[in-house]
Amino acid sequence: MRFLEDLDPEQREAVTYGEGPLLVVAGAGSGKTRVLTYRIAWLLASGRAQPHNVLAVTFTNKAAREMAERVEKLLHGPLRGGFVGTFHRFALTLLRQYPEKVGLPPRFAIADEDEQRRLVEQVLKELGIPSTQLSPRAARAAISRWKNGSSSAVSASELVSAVVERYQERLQAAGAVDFDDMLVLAVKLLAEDAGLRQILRQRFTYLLVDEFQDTNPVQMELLWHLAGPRPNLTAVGDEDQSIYRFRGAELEHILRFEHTYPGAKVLTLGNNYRSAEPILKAAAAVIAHNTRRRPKLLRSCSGDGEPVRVLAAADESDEAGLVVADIRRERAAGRTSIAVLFRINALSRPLEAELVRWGVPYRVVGGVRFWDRAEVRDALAYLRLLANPDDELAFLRVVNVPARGLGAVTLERLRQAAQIWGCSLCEASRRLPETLTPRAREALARFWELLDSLRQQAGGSLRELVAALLEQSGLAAQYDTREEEDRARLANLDQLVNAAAEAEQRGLTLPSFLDEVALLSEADAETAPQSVLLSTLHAAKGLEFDVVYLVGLEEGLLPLMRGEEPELADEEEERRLLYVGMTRARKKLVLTWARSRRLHGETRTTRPSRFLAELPPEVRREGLTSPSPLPHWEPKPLVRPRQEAPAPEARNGFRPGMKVEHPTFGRGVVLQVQASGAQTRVVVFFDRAGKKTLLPSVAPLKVLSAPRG
Ligand SMILES: Nc1ncnc2c1ncn2[C@@H]1O[C@H](COP(=O)(O)OP(=O)(O)OP(=O)(O)O)[C@@H](O)[C@H]1O
Ligand SMILES: [Mg+2]
Repeated sequence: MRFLEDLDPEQREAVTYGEGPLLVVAGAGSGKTRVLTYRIAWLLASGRAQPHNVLAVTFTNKAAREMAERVEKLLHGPLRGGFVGTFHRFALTLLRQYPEKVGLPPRFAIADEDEQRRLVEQVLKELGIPSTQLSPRAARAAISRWKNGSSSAVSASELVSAVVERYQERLQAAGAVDFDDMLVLAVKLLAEDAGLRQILRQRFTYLLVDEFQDTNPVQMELLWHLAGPRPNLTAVGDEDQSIYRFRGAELEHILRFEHTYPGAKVLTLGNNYRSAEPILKAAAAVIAHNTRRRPKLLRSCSGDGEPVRVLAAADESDEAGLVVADIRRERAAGRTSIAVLFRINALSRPLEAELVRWGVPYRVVGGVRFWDRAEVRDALAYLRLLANPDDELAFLRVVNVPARGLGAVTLERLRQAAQIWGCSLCEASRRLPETLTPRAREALARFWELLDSLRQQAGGSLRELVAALLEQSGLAAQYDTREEEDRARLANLDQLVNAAAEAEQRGLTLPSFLDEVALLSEADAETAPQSVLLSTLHAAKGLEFDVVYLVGLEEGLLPLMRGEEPELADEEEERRLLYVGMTRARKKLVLTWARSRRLHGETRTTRPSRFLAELPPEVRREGLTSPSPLPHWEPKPLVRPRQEAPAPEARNGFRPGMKVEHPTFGRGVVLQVQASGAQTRVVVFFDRAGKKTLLPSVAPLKVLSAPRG
């Protein structure tokens, strides 16, 4: 097994460890994920396991794909039959096999974020709970905590219990599960069915879990049922990187591993292969302030590198300017593996505006993803109805998209009919109750006819089915090719056809394609190499980049405060988030903060994060010494934003690159000036509101500054 030579002695010991529970706790970048990958390869190559004996759990689908690919490379062959995926994917696979055992309909639906939100709002309304008492957001969080069995939620208030109960009833009536249910029901399935447990234990003789520090109690229970008390379970993790407490992750699972699995072997890895020495030293100095951890030392194996820098900016747009100017220098020098990380999504706006302004390609993780866009969700809801005509949530989403005059009154009458007939809402709508207006009955009849006729085509190609759907449903025709925003929507629908074609090539059917889409998690980055990645700290876990910028290092943002001062446990979690962010960097790390920041429509004077004071003295501190912004180097745009054909010069006084201000949307940058007849339209990217197309003759736009040069 030549591949064992790619490992250091500590890693090799972990990879070739024999039977029984094994925990590898080690710092960031020490090769934990590599150990897991090589261990799978070693188990297979040494004949200890067949592919179908392996169950490996990772945090994202992307990580799973990478792991499977690497194992196949090491073994020079395909890994057929083994399971490498997320906890959710595993749970869903089980539920799809045995839905009836947990009381689910054969083709149960998966409620997406949007549908969960709508359900919660409906439940709060039904129970007459005003949002001042329990906001929809808080209710959803409470439901999730309750389902995930986190200890803090066990004593949920009566109010929350009532909401949870009603929400669950509604979900069940709609024949759907939400994301949390997948795990909870899989646990229920295994807990109640000893025979199935037996079968699975005989099949999966080796279990491997990455990012073990972020397992929640439900996932621990799933492992327990799958593996029994003395399993061949290999868990790798780092308690310093536990950052999902809000989803029920418990540090105890890693800190008490030997307790849960008596006789477990605990190994550690001491070399860091990712980060240059100054980065590692700075990260270690910060995390040393946490108390709930096993102290560890990491030796850097990647040489000296540049010193870590802290930059102070005047405000958020100055900060974005500094960061993007530096990014452009790095890209000019040939570095393309670059990420900008932040605590909350709202911080990405000014950065996006600045990247757009200079024509730097970027992608956003954890923002509005392709699969969450409304037009894509609409098309998917149609597909779900094709796969399962009783998918009530999908029905409610698209019965009136495009508009067919089927409004709230029709739906209310359908609900009544369903109740009288004792059937599902979808079924009632197919029976066309007499209580509806003739127009509504006609529209509903045509709706189901359309689905029937599409279903006839469902046997054939997935790609053609999606294309036919977009055409015949009128989904595509809703959009006007002359409108910028509509063109983007149409492009997304085209993308969906491409995705279907690609899925078809991989042998997926309509139901498995829909499952796949439902499982894509927010942490799964859309891949576009060479572009700058903008991501929350949470979604950056496990990844690495040559250059990393951490922005918004201010009190209130990191540590994040919602209202009152955080208690100590939260401060430690926030420090771990910073540690995760810092340790993503291979060669260069820059931390920034702004003296004032406009956020959620309010401008505030800020203080630097308390964590900055924990950095070692050799970290370089630069930037403002006086409150007034110093002029800084500002490059000329290399790539000018896209322009319409005839003239780049001023039209109505507007030019691409200009900074403008709008009374409602705030500040922004002109991307494009379009002239059609006497009308001039200006496309502006606003810091807060995103991209808008405006008519300057109607919308008052104030010019703040023109681009230099
Ligand atoms: N023995 C080794 N020789 C050379 N490179 C290595 C070795 N071990 C790991 N690496 C490299 O170091 C980097 C970090 O490894 P890996 O991602 O497995 O670390 P990790 O412990 O999982 O990190 P994290 O805690 O961030 O998840 C990767 O680029 C990996 O390929
Ligand atoms: Mg890892």
